[in-house]
Amino acid sequence: MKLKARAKINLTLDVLHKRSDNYHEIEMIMQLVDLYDSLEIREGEGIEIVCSHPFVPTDEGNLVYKAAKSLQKYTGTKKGAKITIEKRIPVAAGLGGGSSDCATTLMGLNKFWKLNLSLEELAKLGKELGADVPFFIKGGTQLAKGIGEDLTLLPSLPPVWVVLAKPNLGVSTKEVYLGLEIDKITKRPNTQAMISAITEGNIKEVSNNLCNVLETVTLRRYSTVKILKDRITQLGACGTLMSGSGPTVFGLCSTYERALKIAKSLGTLAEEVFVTKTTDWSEINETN
Ligand SMILES: C[C@](O)(CO)[C@H](O)COP(=O)(O)OP(=O)(O)OC[C@H]1O[C@@H](n2ccc(N)nc2=O)[C@H](O)[C@@H]1O
Ligand SMILES: Nc1ncnc2c1ncn2[C@@H]1O[C@H](COP(=O)(O)OP(=O)(O)OP(=O)(O)O)[C@@H](O)[C@H]1O
Repeated sequence: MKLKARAKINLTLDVLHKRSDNYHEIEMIMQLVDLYDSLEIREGEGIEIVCSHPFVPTDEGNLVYKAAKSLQKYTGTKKGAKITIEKRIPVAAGLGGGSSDCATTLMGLNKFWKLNLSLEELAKLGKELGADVPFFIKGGTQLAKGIGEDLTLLPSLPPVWVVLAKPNLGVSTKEVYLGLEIDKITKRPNTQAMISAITEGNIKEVSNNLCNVLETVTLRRYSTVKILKDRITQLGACGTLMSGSGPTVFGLCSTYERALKIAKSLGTLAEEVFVTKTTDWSEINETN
């Protein structure tokens, strides 16, 4: 079984307060994009992970391994699997790559092992493995509250071109949340305005309402991210924002030509650049 595990961007991200469990109560709008890791599930003894990316573990630290183990524990199945991950989504980049691999594995093995769990059950198991995981069970465009698990599906955004640019640094999500001074945030997203813009399919208004409070931490710590963001704006993107905890910055573009021009003009500012599109693909996508 071959599967696509797509990345996400955050169109808005607001942090409301710190919780007693050390997580933060957030309100954000997440959007699936068409950049993906490829997963292949084959029959196997136990759980075996194959991945050649230097920063991705193949032991119990891998979120794909954790997903498989969690399903075995929950259902009691003794079945095994060999899962090969071909990484394309940059790692520790704010694009939710590991979370998407995790969610896709939950959905894939549910079929492969004929477990018949509901999407709600899969999302519940996913939440224990990472706050972003439940989003990837349904994908599309969603409002996320709580720690990210309380989801409301929004109308799909009309497909819009996206330039994703990751500078040569990795960012720890935990460190970014730890560095946030909530009482000093001056600019917060207008989530309702963003929902209206999405509902109307008004990309100009979507672009005007892009806002992520975690930029206050990452852009201050890493000037490259700020320079990259300003450059993408100068080059003519309709709107730009840092995704998640960063350091990836995205630019929304009205044409493919503009997106490509921006991608080709970033030079050494970005280590990895992709031109992709927003997508509302919401089902498990088997390519085989
Ligand atoms: C930044 C985002 O990617 C935006 O989509 C998410 O909020 C982070 O989601 P994630 O990487 O799946 O998060 P997890 O792997 O569950 O948590 C990583 C760390 O981020 C912090 N964390 C995460 C989510 C949240 N609502 N509050 C937090 O404080 C916690 O310190 C946690 O230890
Ligand atoms: N399948 C996986 N793919 C990528 N990273 C993984 C995977 N499994 C475990 N990891 C570990 O998780 C860490 C974070 O990876 P990931 O790429 O998901 O971060 P991220 O893009 O910042 O995610 P988010 O946007 O959810 O914060 C990596 O440093 C890596 O060691």
